[in-house]
Amino acid sequence: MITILNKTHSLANQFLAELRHIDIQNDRMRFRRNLERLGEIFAFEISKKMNYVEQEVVTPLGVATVPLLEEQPVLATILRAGLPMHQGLMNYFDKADSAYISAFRKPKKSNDFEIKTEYFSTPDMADRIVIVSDPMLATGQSMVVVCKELMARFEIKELHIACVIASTEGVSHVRANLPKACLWLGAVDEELTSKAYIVPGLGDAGDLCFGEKL
Ligand SMILES: O=c1cc[nH]c(=O)[nH]1
Repeated sequence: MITILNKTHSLANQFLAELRHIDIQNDRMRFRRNLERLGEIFAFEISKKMNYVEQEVVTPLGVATVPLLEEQPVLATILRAGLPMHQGLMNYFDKADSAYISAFRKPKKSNDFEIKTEYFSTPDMADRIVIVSDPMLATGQSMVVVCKELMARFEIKELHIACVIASTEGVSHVRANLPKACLWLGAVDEELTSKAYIVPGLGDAGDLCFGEKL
């Protein structure tokens, strides 16, 4: 299953436009907040596909029956660019557990790179619904490596992947390697540069959030 937010007219398009806009994206606080707002929208959209149980809530005037989430998801994110989206997901799934994973591109001798993971801080994810967020799905390699490592450690019940901008190549790679995952995307762009940046994309999401790293 794949859902793409910009296929529908909604405020998500305003937040996406500001993230991309060369004159707006350097306002670091707004950039992070727009990623957070999209994380909130993804949380709301994903919540519509989850299971609910009817519960009674006592009000000052009576008893209301309300459907409430049957179970809390685990919110996993890839450091460091995933943090603002993760905050947005946590704002809505406010009782969820969190997981943090570090992944980076290690250059190879050829003009290529391989994905290395280092840090895994996770709860027990066995039989849990897991939502993995990362703003940019470029080649899709980091996402696939991270999800496969999580799936090797835990029997995950349901896997959701949320990304603000994906490339068509990234989407194909994820669909080929994680065929059961539900994909939640803000927009899908056609092109990737030789250094695996998405075009038109928005640039380097981690740097725009937190500044250039060495
Ligand atoms: O375009 C891209 C691709 C990967 N990561 C980014 O931050 N931007």
